[in-house]
Amino acid sequence: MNILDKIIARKKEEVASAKAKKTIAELESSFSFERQTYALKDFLTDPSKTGIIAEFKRKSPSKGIINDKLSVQEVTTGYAAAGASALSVLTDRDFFMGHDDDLIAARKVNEIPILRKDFMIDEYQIIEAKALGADIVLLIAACLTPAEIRGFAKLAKSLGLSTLLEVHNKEELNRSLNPYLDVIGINNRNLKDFTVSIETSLSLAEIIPKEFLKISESAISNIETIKTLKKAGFNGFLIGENFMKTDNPGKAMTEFVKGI
Ligand SMILES: O=P(O)(O)OC[C@@H](O)[C@@H](O)c1c[nH]c2ccccc12
Repeated sequence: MNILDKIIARKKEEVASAKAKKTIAELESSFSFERQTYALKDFLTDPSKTGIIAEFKRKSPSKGIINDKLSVQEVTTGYAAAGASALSVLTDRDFFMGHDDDLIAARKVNEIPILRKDFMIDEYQIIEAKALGADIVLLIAACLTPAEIRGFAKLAKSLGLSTLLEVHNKEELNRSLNPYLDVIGINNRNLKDFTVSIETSLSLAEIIPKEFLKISESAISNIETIKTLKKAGFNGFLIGENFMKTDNPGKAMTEFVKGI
């Protein structure tokens, strides 16, 4: 079993127990269902922002503990002050040391879109994302069928949520596009074996249809890479570790974006 299979197997158990604890009707009665969500594409194309989706990530299966000392409030407000177009908050507990409460806490103190970074395998989690205060859900093509991607993206849209579709190769891209999507993320990290290459983004950029915005995800640690990706037409950049590994991620991002 590769790591992605392990995560998905565990996720199925978690979703079953979450459903047993809270009904969909209860989720829908939460305060967050009232709020006006922020659209990812609007913030990615806002010239006063950096295009960076900055991630709060304590730990990952590939790197182990990255930083478990800082609060989600201080990190995410630091990112927003540094010009983040959006925030990414991990809610997976077992593999990333994240928590639903991290998203709730980030929502209270930020006014930019927030991505619920998790492994979505059930419609329940999309509704839960809305209840937690998220604006964006991640759909990972490597662990979903085209029909699931379409159905989940349609549901997300009906809730006012943006969808970030994550692909890692041409085959995933070609089978997963549908009219409910507007932003495509190319993950430079292979979730099955953790190998990373920026080439993954560069080679797939050309075959993404023009109507979609493009984001490059993972393993971005220098400004030259951002410049190269921008030239290739990328509108956004998902960055976690490069900032999280420091004592002050917001400050690290402020320094980083000076070079853009
Ligand atoms: O920390 P990095 O290398 O900058 O990567 C951030 C982000 O792209 C990565 O955390 C990520 C991309 N896709 C995912 C899917 C699930 C969990 C995590 C991820």
